[in-house]
Order: sequence, then C-alpha cells, then structure tokens
Amino acid sequence: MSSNNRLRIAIQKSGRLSKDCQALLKQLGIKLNLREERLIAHSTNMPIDVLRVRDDDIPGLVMDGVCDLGIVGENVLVEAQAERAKGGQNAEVQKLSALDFGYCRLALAWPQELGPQTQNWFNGKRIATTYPQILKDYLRRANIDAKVVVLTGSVEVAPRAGLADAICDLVSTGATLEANGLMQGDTILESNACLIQNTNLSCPDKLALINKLLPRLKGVRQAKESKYIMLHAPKARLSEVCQLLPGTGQPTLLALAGNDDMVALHMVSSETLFWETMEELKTLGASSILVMPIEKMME
Ligand SMILES: Nc1ncnc2c1ncn2[C@@H]1O[C@H](COP(=O)(O)OP(=O)(O)OP(=O)(O)O)[C@@H](O)[C@H]1O
Ligand SMILES: O=P(O)(O)OC[C@H]1O[C@H](OP(=O)(O)OP(=O)(O)O)[C@H](O)[C@@H]1O
Ligand SMILES: [Mg+2]
Repeated sequence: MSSNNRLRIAIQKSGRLSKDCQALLKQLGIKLNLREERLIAHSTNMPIDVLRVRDDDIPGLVMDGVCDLGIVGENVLVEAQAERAKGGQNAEVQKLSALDFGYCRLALAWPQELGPQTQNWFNGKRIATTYPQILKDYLRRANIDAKVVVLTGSVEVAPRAGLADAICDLVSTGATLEANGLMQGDTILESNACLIQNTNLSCPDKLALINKLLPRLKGVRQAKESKYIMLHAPKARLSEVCQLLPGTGQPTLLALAGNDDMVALHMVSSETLFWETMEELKTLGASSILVMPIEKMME
C-alpha cells in the first residue's frame, strides 16, 4: 500500500469517546504514535492513519470519502444524515458495528417544579437542543407543534436562562438533569458509539485491511463478555455442576493428582459467574472456583 493509500480512520480528538476509541484501536493491534496536539496520527505497524477531529465532523468526513472509517455516536450520525439529506447532499454510510461504549439517550426534559407532563404540554412551547433534525422528526411523528431552539452547548441551562421552556439533550446517568432541576421525559433516541465506513470504498488493499480488523473487533467484544472458569468438582456431581455453568461449550476435565474423587474443570463461558451460582456450585461440593478475564479470542 502506498503512503497516500493508507486506511484513514476518524475519531474524536477530545471528549467522551476519545479514550475508548484509542483503547479500541490499541486492542485491535493498531500501534499509534499519538501526540496531543497532532491532527493525524500514523500507525507504526499498519498502513493506517488516524484523524482526530470534532465528533460533529466525523459523519461528513466518512460520507465524503475523506476518511474511510469513523467512530461516532449514533446521535451525531443520525442528526448529520438528516441534515445532509435535507440539503440534498449524500448522506450514506455503511454501519459496520455498534460498539460497547458511549451509551447515552436523547431525551426530553423540563423544569422539575412543573411536575409530570404529557406530550400535549409541548404544543406552543420552545425546546432547546443540539439535535434539531432528530427532534423535529420526533415532533412531526408525535404531532406536536413546538418551536425548536438550536444551541450547540450548555443546553441544560436553557430553561433557567429563559431561552426555552424545555430541552432535548443527551442523558447518561441523569446527573446533569438533576443538577439543573430538570425532570426527564420521553427518550427520543438511544445511542452507542458505532463504527462506520464510506459506502464507495473500493480500494482492494483497504477493504482487505478492514476485513482483517473486523474479526479482531468481534474477538475483542467476545473476550470482554466471556470469562475463563476454573474449578474443582466432585466426579459424582459433575453433570449438576455443568448444568449451573453458563454457555454451551464442552468443559475440559483434568485429573487431580492424588485425588480420585475430584476433577479440575476448565471452560470458557459466554458470561460471568454470579455470586449466587458460585454459592450453588460450592453447595454441590465444588471448590477453588476461579473466574478470570480473557484478553483476546479467536474462534
Ligand atoms: N454522558 C455521556 N455518557 C456517555 N456517552 C456520552 C455522554 N454524553 C455524550 N456521549 C456520547 O459521546 C459523544 C461525544 O460527547 P462529547 O460531550 O465529548 O461531545 P462534544 O462536546 O460535542 O465534543 P466535540 O468537541 O468533539 O464536538 C456524544 O455525541 C455521545 O454519542
Ligand atoms: O446524564 P449525565 O451522566 O449527566 O450525562 C449527560 C451530559 O453528558 C454530556 O455532556 P458532557 O459531560 O460530555 O459535557 P459537554 O456538554 O461539555 O460536552 C451531555 O451533553 C450531557 O450534558
Ligand atoms: Mg461535538
């Protein structure tokens, strides 16, 4: 691959998704020379360049083919797609995978002192948001006639500042709403970070590299969800012990030196073992129960 033929991946420079994006690229085996102030980071072991930009710019960079891949919140992606479609611009991207970070929801909220409200209350009201297209789409579908006020930051202070009657903003723990005396209403969109690809990408080398990275991504996700379980179990209760273990894989059984009544059991489980299950295993006579994290997996 020539130097101008390197796979370009856009990620958020600094914000909620940056650390997770960098960690993910590292887990995929992409070594990066990241310097705080640099826009582009070149990989030292793969033909990959990482562009670090504002998250709002990522969908457009991928749609226009400036970058081949991007990691962005679905909230930003859906808003950008609606905005570009409205302007008659190309709004297509291929969504390769949802990622397990950046979970948040776009929800309506209003001053707590007003108490619970129905959808009808929003008629004639002003709603502040950074996501006007998603909000307008929701209002249209819900048949609500409200005015949308666009703010690019500090949306949560809009009602107190007299700029709006309600807001439509991102919520994760709810702490920001609480700190600003706001009550949460309907969720308009649930969002995770996701990996997107330019739909017109045709360079065989780049496509081959993506096809190498995708199984790694799957492996990283599976590894996070899986555990390696080791325990000693009485031979006589083996089938009952196995029934308690999550996952469908066959366990490995090993003899224990100097003990004919017990065997060592090893298995990869698709989920963790809860304390309750460990206590039940103990009741069946199992001992030395270990639940260990897995770093990487390949089937
Ligand atoms: N509280 C949260 N918890 C988890 N994920 C969140 C949270 N808030 C936002 N996100 C997700 O992270 C993305 C980036 O959030 P952030 O607040 O860093 O954006 P920003 O201020 O617009 O950054 P930028 O400077 O890149 O434009 C959001 O678009 C959303 O997908
Ligand atoms: O429900 P919570 O857990 O409080 O999270 C929600 C807040 O998180 C995000 O802002 P962020 O903290 O990233 O700062 P920003 O608004 O300056 O981007 C979002 O815009 C909300 O304000
Ligand atoms: Mg932004």
